[in-house]
Amino acid sequence: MILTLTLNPSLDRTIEVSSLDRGTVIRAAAARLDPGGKGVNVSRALLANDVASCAVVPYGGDEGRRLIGLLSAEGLDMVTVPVRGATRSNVTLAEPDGTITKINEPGTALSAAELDTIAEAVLSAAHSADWVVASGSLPPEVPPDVYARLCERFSSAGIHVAVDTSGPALLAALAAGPALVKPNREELAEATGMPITRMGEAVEAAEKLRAAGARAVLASLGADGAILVTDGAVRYGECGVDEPRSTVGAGDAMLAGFLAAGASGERALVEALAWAAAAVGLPGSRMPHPCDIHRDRVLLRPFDPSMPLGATTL
Ligand SMILES: Nc1ncnc2c1ncn2[C@@H]1O[C@H](COP(=O)(O)OP(=O)(O)O)[C@@H](O)[C@H]1O
Ligand SMILES: O=P(O)(O)OC[C@H]1O[C@](O)(COP(=O)(O)O)[C@@H](O)[C@@H]1O
Repeated sequence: MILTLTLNPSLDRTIEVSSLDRGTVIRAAAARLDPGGKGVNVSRALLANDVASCAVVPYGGDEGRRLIGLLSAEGLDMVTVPVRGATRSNVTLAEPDGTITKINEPGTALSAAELDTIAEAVLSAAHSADWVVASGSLPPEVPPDVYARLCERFSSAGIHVAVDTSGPALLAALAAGPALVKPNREELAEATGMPITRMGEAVEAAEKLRAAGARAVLASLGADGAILVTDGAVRYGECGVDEPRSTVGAGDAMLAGFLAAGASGERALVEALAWAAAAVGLPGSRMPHPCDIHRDRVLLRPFDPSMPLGATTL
């Protein structure tokens, strides 16, 4: 079983606009609402593919109740923790050429007592977990070492921990020795202070994260695919998408596919790339079902350090 923790979940509103003209009234062509947050999406993708998962989800206010309603309607196995502050809403503005602009709210602070209750919920749900996934940004005032402390606790109990976050929370988590981290290109650059313009730099940055404590690094590189850097091996692959619809949630689908396939080696990388590409072909942050996933489209290639990486995509 894969347990996910999302300290800062969201309602994800995707609004399709014909163009983005600042300072004008923009009439949207369409809009959709999805449940969101990184760990929540990992659990949704696992559920869609019949892989056992449970999501720990703090929620508050009308938005929080709506979130839980949407997740219940999907049939997600959850441990919900009521908190005082309202759950945030994140907005994606999607243009016809595939450009997306994301506005992520900070979320509302969690008190020390609320954090303790959430930690207890994670600890009691983790008894049957093989993996704990700590994913997404931290709400305001949450100590940056919160994922690091979880990581220490679970690693000593023999439960693998995967971390997908950014900024100080990622740096603190590295020092606690997570089994896996899943940075995107921006997070790799931010965590290492390196510009990432070529594949060789992405691998070098991933090795720095390993030197800082992560055992394996699955670094997602937008349309350029992903690298898996582990002890003694660098693997690279990509997967084309016929008609990209939305990259929101692609990284979460990638992490879910990787864990579902056993979290190591080529097979897990193929699965990760196939699930991520499938998510890119779906609107909003819809998670792929088996019928959306095409493993035969994944190409694993020898890694070429001089390969230039395309423009950063969100
Ligand atoms: N435009 C795209 N075309 C094909 N695959 C994509 C595209 N954008 C993202 N992906 C796939 O989704 C994965 C995750 O996307 P990325 O933007 O790197 O991460 P995140 O969603 O976490 O920011 C990529 O590694 C890649 O496999
Ligand atoms: O916690 P953060 O970093 O603000 O990200 C939250 C957002 O990321 C998502 O989980 C999507 O993540 P990815 O595009 O990285 O897979 C959205 O559902 C959510 O709105």
